[in-house]
Amino acid sequence: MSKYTIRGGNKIEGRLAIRGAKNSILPIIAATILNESVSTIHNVPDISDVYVMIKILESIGCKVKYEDGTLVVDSSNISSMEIDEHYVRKMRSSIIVMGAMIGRLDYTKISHPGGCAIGSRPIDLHLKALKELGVRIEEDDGFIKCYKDKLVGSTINFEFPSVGATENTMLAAVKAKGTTKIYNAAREPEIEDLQDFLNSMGAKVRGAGTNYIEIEGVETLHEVEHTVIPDRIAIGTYMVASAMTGGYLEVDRVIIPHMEPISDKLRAAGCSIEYKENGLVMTPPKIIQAIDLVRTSPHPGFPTDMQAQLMSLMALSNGTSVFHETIFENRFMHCAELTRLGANIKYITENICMIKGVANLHNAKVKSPDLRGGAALILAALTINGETEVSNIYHVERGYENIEQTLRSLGADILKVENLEKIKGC
Ligand SMILES: CC(=O)N[C@H]1[C@@H](OP(=O)(O)OP(=O)(O)OC[C@H]2O[C@@H](n3ccc(=O)[nH]c3=O)[C@H](O)[C@@H]2O)O[C@H](CO)[C@@H](O)[C@@H]1O
Ligand SMILES: C=C(OP(=O)(O)O)C(=O)O
Repeated sequence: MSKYTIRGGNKIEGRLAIRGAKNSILPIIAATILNESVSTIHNVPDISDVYVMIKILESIGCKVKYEDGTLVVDSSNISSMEIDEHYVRKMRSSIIVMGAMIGRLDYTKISHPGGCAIGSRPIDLHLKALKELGVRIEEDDGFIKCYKDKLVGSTINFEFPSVGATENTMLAAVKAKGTTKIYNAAREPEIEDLQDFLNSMGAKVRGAGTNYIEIEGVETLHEVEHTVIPDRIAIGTYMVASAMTGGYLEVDRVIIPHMEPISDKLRAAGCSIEYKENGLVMTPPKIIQAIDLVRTSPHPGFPTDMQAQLMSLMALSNGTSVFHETIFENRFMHCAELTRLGANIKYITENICMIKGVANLHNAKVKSPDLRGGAALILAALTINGETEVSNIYHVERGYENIEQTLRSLGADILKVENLEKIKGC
């Protein structure tokens, strides 16, 4: 297994520009399936999840070229109606191709994605919405078969604003007959980015970013060129690295409103954040202030994808913080590993824990339990004198482009020890 060895103690500081958001590019790549033409996408991050999506597109007959952050997809010919189970097992979020496949074809078959380390992650809301659009669904032996008996606009009311279910519904509705109305839609910035991509290729979608999205079906789409929005979670992760190590950080290419739920908590921890045009400057806290309560919730609440990293920061705060994870039922796996590094964490319930700041963490060998949990361990290691080893880094590589090079460019002493390993993902 590949791992990072980190000798902490250096300030993480300097200037940074982050490429596109993982959670934008994955549904956007899925959306290219709808287009019987060429899609050109810029600012595509070089992460393993992108390569899994490229493999999926190639396996169904699309021609794909990915170079220097630009992805060109020619989906004029689709030669397979089925998605190989192998890819869905590698990356759970590949279920996002389901809506696009049934939008484009009369039939599709995809494996059930199952759960992953952070939770059981059912897809009942995705399937219910597709059924409401007229898709007949048969579930058999771990596979989902979708038949386009018809594809008609409908009214969908989500019980919970699921990001993936909102995206799958948008993708299926783009070419449906009539208008689809989604109530209680997810409001994440990545959904707006998907809307912008879809509209640039001729779709008629409006409302993304609010909890009501309307999609008027169209018959054809056309060539498109799009630039993916910056990754607010990756930016937030590097901001925490600077906050924990006492470094100043300047970040270019930022969409300021997207950062606010994260910036709000970093300010509460004592950071000072100044927004500039399309950028920000962060001054670290003199003493890391404990934040009484960190409760994750759908956007514009505090994102679950930053919970582990903020917990790492709170491990060195001047008091006690309570974390309440409300989105995923098993997203505290990093707690045990942070404890190995000297953090003082107590579980109150399965999804509430209390962390009391300590003066210093200490080195140990730790394992990334999942993508953001792995990032949290790297952040903790950056503060520790002596060598800390973080293994199972394939999780981290799903979502962070060259994290070791980026951190090194900001002053970290971090080395990737390579080993031949398959991309596993969750
Ligand atoms: C590729 C991508 O964009 N991933 C993001 C997306 O995941 P994802 O799209 O999987 O997240 P959802 O918003 O769908 O899931 C949130 C919660 O709803 C539950 N649920 C979801 C769908 C469903 O049909 N039934 C159901 O019960 C899930 O189990 C989970 O507990 O949003 C999450 C929440 O912001 C982020 O953490 C992930 O980084
Ligand atoms: C949970 C995450 O991603 P995914 O939905 O791709 O597993 C994440 O980005 O933190």
